[in-house]
Amino acid sequence: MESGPGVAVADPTIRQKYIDERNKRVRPEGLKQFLKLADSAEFKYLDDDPWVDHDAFNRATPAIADGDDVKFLLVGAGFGGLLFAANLIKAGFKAADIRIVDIAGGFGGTWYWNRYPGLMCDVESYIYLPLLEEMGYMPKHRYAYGPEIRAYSEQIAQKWGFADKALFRASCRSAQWDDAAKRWTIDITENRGPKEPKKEIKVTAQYMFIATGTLNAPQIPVLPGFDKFKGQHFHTSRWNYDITGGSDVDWTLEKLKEKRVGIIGTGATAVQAIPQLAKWAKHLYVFQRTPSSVDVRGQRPTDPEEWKNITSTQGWHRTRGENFNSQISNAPIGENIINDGWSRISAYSGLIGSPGIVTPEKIPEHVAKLHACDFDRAENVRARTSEVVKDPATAEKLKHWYPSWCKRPAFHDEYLPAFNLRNVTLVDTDGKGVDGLTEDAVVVKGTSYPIDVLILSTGFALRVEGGSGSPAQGAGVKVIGRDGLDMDQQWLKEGAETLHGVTSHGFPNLFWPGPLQAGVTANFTFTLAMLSSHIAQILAEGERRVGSSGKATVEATKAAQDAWGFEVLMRAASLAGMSGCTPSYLNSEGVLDKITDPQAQMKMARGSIWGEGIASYQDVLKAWHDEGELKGFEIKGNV
Ligand SMILES: NC(=O)C1=CN([C@@H]2O[C@H](COP(=O)(O)OP(=O)(O)OC[C@H]3O[C@@H](n4cnc5c(N)ncnc54)[C@H](OP(=O)(O)O)[C@@H]3O)[C@@H](O)[C@H]2O)C=CC1
Repeated sequence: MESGPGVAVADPTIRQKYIDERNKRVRPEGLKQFLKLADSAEFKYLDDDPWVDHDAFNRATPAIADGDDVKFLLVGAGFGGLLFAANLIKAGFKAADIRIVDIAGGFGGTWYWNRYPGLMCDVESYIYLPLLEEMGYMPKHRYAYGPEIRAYSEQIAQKWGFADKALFRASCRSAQWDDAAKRWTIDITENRGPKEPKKEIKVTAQYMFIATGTLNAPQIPVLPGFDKFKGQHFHTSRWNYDITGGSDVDWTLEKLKEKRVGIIGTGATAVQAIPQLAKWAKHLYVFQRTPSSVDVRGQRPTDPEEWKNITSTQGWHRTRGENFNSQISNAPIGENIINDGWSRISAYSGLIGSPGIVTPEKIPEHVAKLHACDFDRAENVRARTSEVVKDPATAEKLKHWYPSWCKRPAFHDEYLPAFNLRNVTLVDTDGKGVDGLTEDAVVVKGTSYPIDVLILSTGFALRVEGGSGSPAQGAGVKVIGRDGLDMDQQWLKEGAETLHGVTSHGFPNLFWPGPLQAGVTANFTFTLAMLSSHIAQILAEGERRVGSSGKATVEATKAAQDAWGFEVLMRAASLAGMSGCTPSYLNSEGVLDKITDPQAQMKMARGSIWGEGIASYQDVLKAWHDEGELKGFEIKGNV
């Protein structure tokens, strides 16, 4: 029997299957299997915002003008930006001092761009929606749909008084630290739509935040023959309702009634969109490379009585979030109060870490434990697939063969039943992906599947080929710190180097919300809330000490940053189960497994997330705040 790193399940047959299925999927070209979109005219539409009303924006007074000097400049108006702004205000800063820049035409980030039919959040809305206590808001459903989340994002901005402080349609291109002025000089390009030229704006800011999210750049695989395809096509993150019919708030896809539709990809997005497509398409072909694990959703409207109970104690939102984190970190705090599919995946700790420090010699034992705690869940999900999907051959193909931490799990009540419909065909590519396209078909293993519309549910680039993984790279901003230090070059050379995962030495007054070298959980909002509050408190205390002259600088010391890197490194072995995972964006399509040089491995481990789990990370930050010394930061002011 073959052995593989990170594979040690109790059942040797399953263990072998995991290894075999993974090996089918490892592609020598790694990240090169995806297009460089900047070079591709075919996908230029991904740069366009289909939802924006340019004329209305062009008539309005912009929130930022060329030459402005602002106190806080936040790049990103998604949950990261919203939470940064709200937490700055909670910490005593004024909404009037905040400005936000976002390439989108509104608040919401991923919930602004993604408007595909079926869009929802599979993390319970009661913990996922930010600031629920302060907002006094009751989500409509246990799992919120996209339109509600987008509207809620706008409501947050209104309630906290910064709705008119955002410059939308604007991309931040570069930011340079001016050590004499104690300011970031930031170049922004405002896109004023097809009828007007773009506008270049230069602003200065005392503090800058990069909160552009992690999965925001649509990814398209290299598909031989794409240039010959004569049908219509689009990526899920720019859903084209002109082609399908319906709208972002009305998922009546009546234009598909007479159309043969193909969808490539079966990740979390496709799992939500496929049931909607299945309702309308004349025929739907689902092209699958790797099945998602799809467990029960259990969607229901929020019961106001239950809501009263959930919200009866102050601090419930955080407590509920912590309970969720503890369950999926395999360190439950009491009973599982959410008790849904997500919260029962204790083996997700393989990805997000768990309490305790794993020493190198204990790695095999640690990974074996992870597999053991995943095994029943994985078997149950596979058994459910057989129960729901009537055709046994199709059911087999829909079963996932990898541990739960290797790929993001999915939850849906209508996804698997869709494969019982006569107008839906699963085309499994046996881990290889589609061969390519002809002028009217998708080709898999030599068979052509004729289609009129192709939907690319092929995900997002978390890391690009040769990229540094820095916040600057993620945001597409050239960041130059003190003494000309280029953030991307620095991270390429040294790997991730931060204090607490939120700031780096050499880049004063610049912050971001992890995830590298920070604690993370599957509920992104929790992490963003925690980190933005952490940073806001640092700045409030920093200004309390040196005064709000407008010249205060807050910078991590090199020594503190190095010490933090060491602490991260000490905890990285908890994440050893990721080695040998089936390829996905989580392991840069398997590229990370190919790193064998010990120094490079060390750099990667030092730049990983906080392997001891989010609760441990929270404890460390709490103890740090309790000391009240802002240890590791150099605070200067009034110069
Ligand atoms: N909170 C929520 O409810 C939701 C969250 N999300 C977030 O967004 C993330 C991204 O999800 P998603 O948009 O689905 O992207 P994913 O990266 O998860 O999925 C991309 C899909 O495209 C497939 N694919 C890529 N290239 C090819 C090819 N050449 N041939 C065939 N198939 C191919 C992949 O196969 P393979 O697996 O083999 O690589 C995979 O199934 C999620 O992991 C999650 O974090 C998304 C939706 C809902």
